[in-house]
Amino acid sequence: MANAANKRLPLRAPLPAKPEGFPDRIALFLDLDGTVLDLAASPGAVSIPQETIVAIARLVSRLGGALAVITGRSLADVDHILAPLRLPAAALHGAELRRRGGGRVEDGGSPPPQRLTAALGAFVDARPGLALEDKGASVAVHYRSTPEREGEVRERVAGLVAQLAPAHELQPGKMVVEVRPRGCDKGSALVTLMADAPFAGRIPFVLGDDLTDEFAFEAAAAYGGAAALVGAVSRPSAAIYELPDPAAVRDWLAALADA
Ligand SMILES: O=P(O)(O)OC[C@H]1O[C@H](O[C@H]2O[C@H](CO)[C@@H](O)[C@H](O)[C@H]2O)[C@H](O)[C@@H](O)[C@@H]1O
Repeated sequence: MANAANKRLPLRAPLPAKPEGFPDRIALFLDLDGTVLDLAASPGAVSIPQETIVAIARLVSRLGGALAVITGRSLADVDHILAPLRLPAAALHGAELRRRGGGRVEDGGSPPPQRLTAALGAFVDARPGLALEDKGASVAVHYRSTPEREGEVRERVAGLVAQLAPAHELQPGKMVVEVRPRGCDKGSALVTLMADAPFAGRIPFVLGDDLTDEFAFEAAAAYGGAAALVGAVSRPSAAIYELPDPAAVRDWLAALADA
């Protein structure tokens, strides 16, 4: 009989120190916030240890370039956070894409209508503690400093999107409700990246922590790949592995870089 703890926290295996096929047959896809980065009070308050930058750079080399970021952040944010690295990346849930490090950027989604952004701005301005993050093709309402507003935020953003932005859809995340171009998700982003060198023909391995990452977890599984869910998460997930927190992710990356 399954015990209560098992029902609360689905069993996933600890992430192996070295995925089978590393480094020649693996492509590594990394989420940022809550995975490589500790969560912080606001989007601009995150930081990454220099040794993690060094480990990622070494992994890029060992993987023949087959390491990409898949994130809800903008590409400008990704490059700022990971400087001086310029990695392949699917940013804004895939609405901004860079297939090769330092290569051309492809835009896959239009910004939401200005009247939506304006309406969200007015909503946020009237409620201390909320914050609007305008990322271009995607916009987010953060409620980390006023978690009691979660229901109100979700309801209002959903209503405004339904009314004003038919080409966009909701993406809930950690203390945030995002609006992203319809059809742009981390699963389709992974598929797009996997179509080209240096990813094509490799087995995707994804690390992520949030609901948005489930799209990438499922896409990776369809290629025979795998995923690791970061954090003590009690919801069902397509990830078969787990790691306790971003610090463990950073340790794992450092060890893998030298494996
Ligand atoms: O896909 P990710 O790389 O995980 O990015 C998801 C969102 O991350 C950021 O918001 C989250 O992290 C913030 C800093 O730790 C935190 O304050 C916020 O509560 C989290 O939701 C980012 O601001 C968003 O644009 C990303 O979509």
